Amino acid sequence: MISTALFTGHDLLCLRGGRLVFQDLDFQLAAGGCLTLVGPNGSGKSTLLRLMAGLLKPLRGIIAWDGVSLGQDPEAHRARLHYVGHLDAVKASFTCREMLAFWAGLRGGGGMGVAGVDAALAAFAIDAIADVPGRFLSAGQRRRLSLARLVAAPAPLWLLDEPTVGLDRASVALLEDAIARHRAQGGRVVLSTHIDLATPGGDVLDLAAFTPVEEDESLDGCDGAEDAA
Ligand SMILES: Nc1ncnc2c1ncn2[C@@H]1O[C@H](COP(=O)(O)OP(=O)(O)OP(=O)(O)O)[C@@H](O)[C@H]1O
Repeated sequence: MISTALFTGHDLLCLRGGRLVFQDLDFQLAAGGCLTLVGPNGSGKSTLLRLMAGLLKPLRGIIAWDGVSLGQDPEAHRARLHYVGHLDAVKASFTCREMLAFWAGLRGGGGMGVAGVDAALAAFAIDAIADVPGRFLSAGQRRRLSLARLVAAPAPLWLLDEPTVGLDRASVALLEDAIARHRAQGGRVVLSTHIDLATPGGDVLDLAAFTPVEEDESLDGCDGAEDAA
């Protein structure tokens, strides 16, 4: 059954390094939804994704799943999401297949075993290099392998920070397909991008609209919790 839970953020204000990054920011994401974060360098796209992952805390405002704030049940939130950041975390000595099995295993019952690994290899067209160790992969192949874990171990919420970096056009299309299939099954996606990515029926959040015009001096020295991971 598709969950009717809403993933929401309300009145978010975030400081990093003592500087106000964004304020008065709201978002809402229902089952099958996709939110694309856009905005200039430094406008806070990665920061917002880290807030959504529970890796940072806002100085003000609440992020909640089905009305329950992330801070109230961080374990449950970690279990329901995939966060794909800028780093690939591909081990040099593991083959693509081994790496995917390892990631799927980390999710315990969430992984789909061999069938899930095979589906992931096919979804990102890495079947032909399934037995090649990480150390021999090109940048784009490493990125495709990192994204394939989304398929190997399903999770309701995908948080993707510039997932297309390093991908050729054909691989971008594979990512678009994977996102569409995930959404069709009731999954939710939030991603940041500097290129056009086809996410039919999705929403766009322009972070530039939440950038403070002037820094509020009164906030100096009261930073929000920094990276928890
Ligand atoms: N670890 C950190 N400590 C202090 N400030 C940080 C840290 N990481 C990012 N910032 C600052 O937070 C602001 C938002 O950065 P963020 O990486 O979220 O922007 P972005 O929109 O993702 O940028 P880009 O398009 O360049 O990836 C920037 O002013 C940046 O300097």
